[in-house]
Amino acid sequence: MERFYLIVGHVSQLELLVPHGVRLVQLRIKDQPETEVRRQIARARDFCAVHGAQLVVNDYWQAALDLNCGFVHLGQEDMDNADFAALRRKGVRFGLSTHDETELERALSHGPDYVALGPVYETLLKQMKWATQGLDRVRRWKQMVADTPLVAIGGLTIDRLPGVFAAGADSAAVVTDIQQAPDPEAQTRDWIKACAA
Ligand SMILES: Cc1ncc(COP(=O)(O)OP(=O)(O)O)c(N)n1
Ligand SMILES: Cc1nc(C(=O)O)sc1CCOP(=O)(O)O
Ligand SMILES: [Mg+2]
Repeated sequence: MERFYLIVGHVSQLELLVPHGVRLVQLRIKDQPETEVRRQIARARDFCAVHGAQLVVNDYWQAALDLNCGFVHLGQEDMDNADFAALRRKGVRFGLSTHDETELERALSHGPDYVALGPVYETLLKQMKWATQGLDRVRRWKQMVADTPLVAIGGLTIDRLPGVFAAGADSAAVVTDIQQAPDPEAQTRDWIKACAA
């Protein structure tokens, strides 16, 4: 699995950052009408195809199916009404969020293409009911998921990457440390270098 996993909130950010060498990018749109969501997903799909990046559509699994996207990310609530059989029929891969062992058991029962664990560190992006997981929990998750790739998410920065990978994460997902950087394009390049090290 790609070690660097970029998450963006708008297709324009994806178009700005993917050309710097991003190979795995999630489009995580919130609070937009469905027509706008679908417009952005279609644009992101085409842009990623040209640039050799894998697009992951967050939440909108039906739109991903309709628009022939190959990968979705679902949280525990998203999973409640997701049609996993339809995703499988169309060969759409999926990653699933987990925050505790009950959620992990549920996620693994679906045979996901990756499991995400968060928030590893405190995140500024959204209110979370979960305490920070810490690196011991990343280690434990890696033992439990075995061959399923593990994505670490939440409060990640370049300085934190060596610890996260050493603890067993296969991939590091990030929003704020790139979005809020003075130069997001340079920060993306630095993340790519740090993830390759
Ligand atoms: C890689 C990755 N991990 C976790 C999440 C969070 O998904 P979810 O819990 O559904 O929350 P929202 O992102 O939808 O607010 C994610 N998007 N990506
Ligand atoms: C979207 C999301 N989901 C999380 C989870 O734990 O499931 S943490 C998170 C936010 C990640 O953003 P940042 O890199 O800005 O902390
Ligand atoms: Mg979600």
